[in-house]
Amino acid sequence: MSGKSLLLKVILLGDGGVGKSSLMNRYVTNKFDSQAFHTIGVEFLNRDLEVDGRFVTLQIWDTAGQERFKSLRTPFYRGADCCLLTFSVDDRQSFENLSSWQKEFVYYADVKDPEHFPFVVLGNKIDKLERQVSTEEAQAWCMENGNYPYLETSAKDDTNVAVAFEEAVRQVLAVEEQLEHCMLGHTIDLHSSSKSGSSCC
Ligand SMILES: Nc1nc2c(ncn2[C@@H]2O[C@H](COP(=O)(O)OP(=O)(O)OP(=O)(O)O)[C@@H](O)[C@H]2O)c(=O)[nH]1
Ligand SMILES: [Mg+2]
Repeated sequence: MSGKSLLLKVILLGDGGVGKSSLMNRYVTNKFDSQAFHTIGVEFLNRDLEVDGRFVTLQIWDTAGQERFKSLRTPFYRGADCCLLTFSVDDRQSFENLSSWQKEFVYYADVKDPEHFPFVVLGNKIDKLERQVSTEEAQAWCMENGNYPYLETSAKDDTNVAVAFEEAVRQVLAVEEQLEHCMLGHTIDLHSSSKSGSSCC
């Protein structure tokens, strides 16, 4: 366990109106606004947390989902440690657009190894009674597109919101640990004549 705080940048992407700002505000300020305005460009808020003994400052970047704001949001994708792909369970189109959000992120963040990048998928507004996307369907999409964790949230009722951001941190830490493990493997490999230890990267 390290006492040093780690700064992690996570970015919320998804169609306009799915609840990205509401999720960030619920998590950081514990408030919910039923008349929230659309975001223009990007905004960010920080929250400190501890996950599995690691102290983390989470820098949450909330982006404008409306198409007309694309050029304002994309410059902020670079350097993100995790991407939260968000849709609303009562809006089928927002679910069908997840692939384009994923592609937009990979392109503008210039992700070198998309297969190993930590994405987390959030199905928000589960407090709503009329759903257009089932849990099973969303889970299937996550399995097929990179085995991403899937969480169902409600910013309104504060369901799974903290769990979702903690999962984002866990995903980043897991990738980091894997990299450290690989580097250690290579160090050992360099100092020994055996080729074992270079298998994970
Ligand atoms: N019932 C319900 N409404 C929600 C929930 N989350 C957000 N909303 C409402 O949905 C609307 C849109 O929420 P926002 O958080 O502004 O959506 P956004 O994804 O940030 O939208 P853009 O900024 O345009 O990209 C607002 O009226 C919110 O009050 C939720 O979990 N349940
Ligand atoms: Mg917003």
